[in-house]
Amino acid sequence: MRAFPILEARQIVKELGQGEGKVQALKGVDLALYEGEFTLLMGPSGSGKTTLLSILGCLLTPTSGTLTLGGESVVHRSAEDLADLRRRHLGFIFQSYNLFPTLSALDNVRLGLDVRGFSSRECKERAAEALIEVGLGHRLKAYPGTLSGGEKQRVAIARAIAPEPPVILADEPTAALDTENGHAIMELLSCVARKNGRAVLAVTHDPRTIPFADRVIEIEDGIISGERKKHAATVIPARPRQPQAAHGTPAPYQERKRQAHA
Ligand SMILES: Nc1ncnc2c1ncn2[C@@H]1O[C@H](COP(=O)(O)OP(=O)(O)OP(=O)(O)O)[C@@H](O)[C@H]1O
Repeated sequence: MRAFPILEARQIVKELGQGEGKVQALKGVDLALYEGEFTLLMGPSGSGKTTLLSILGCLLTPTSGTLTLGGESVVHRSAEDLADLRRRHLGFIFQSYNLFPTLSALDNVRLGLDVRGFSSRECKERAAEALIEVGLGHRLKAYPGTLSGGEKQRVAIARAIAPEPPVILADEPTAALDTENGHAIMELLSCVARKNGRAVLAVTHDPRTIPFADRVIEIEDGIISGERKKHAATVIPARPRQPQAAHGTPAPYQERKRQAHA
């Protein structure tokens, strides 16, 4: 399962602000996401979580360092190229759901497929399938205003998974939910990662979510300070990455997909 990362960031540095207010929000971050894994990114306020998530989501350009997504390099790309990479490789889930209040659950999910060029029939079918997958098959026609917080987040998850991106990035997906709904959403994200080999990364402050994750990556003051794996009792300190031997270089994602389907 861990043959090669779907997303890999190496030595990411990000400076924010200007002049005396300039801050090095990220100070050389290495992070890899693997298919089928649900990873949490945790750290204190101001540690760089949002900045890192924005860079991994191709919404912010690093000051230095490299990022590859599905085997494609993400650095030095035009805004148009980045938008295309996001559409093909990434799904986003937000704390505040970001649903259109005047559209039904089905149409909220359809909209994300429309912009990716799926046919009208395919949009409808895929949207319904995604909503069924998140347990909302009975609420296809419901409007966001009639849904609970947990149901709204399920619609947002359906919208993220419907185009079948290999990577899902979630920003505090349970922050607006009570404990029960928060746990249900974390359980769902864990299933989403396992199904079809997606890589799911969620930023969270909530330690109660840890049991649902395969990996917990800890960030402090712009540096990855540790990684905890499922069932591991102790934090494994982050170590500098060793240069990769040529024979060990992983096949790019698209190439691997082609081989898998050959
Ligand atoms: N536009 C900006 N200009 C200058 N500094 C910034 C800017 N945005 C963020 N920072 C600083 O960069 C650092 C990392 O911020 P970031 O928002 O990534 O942290 P965070 O871990 O997501 O925090 P929180 O959990 O509070 O959302 C902080 O010190 C923050 O003050």
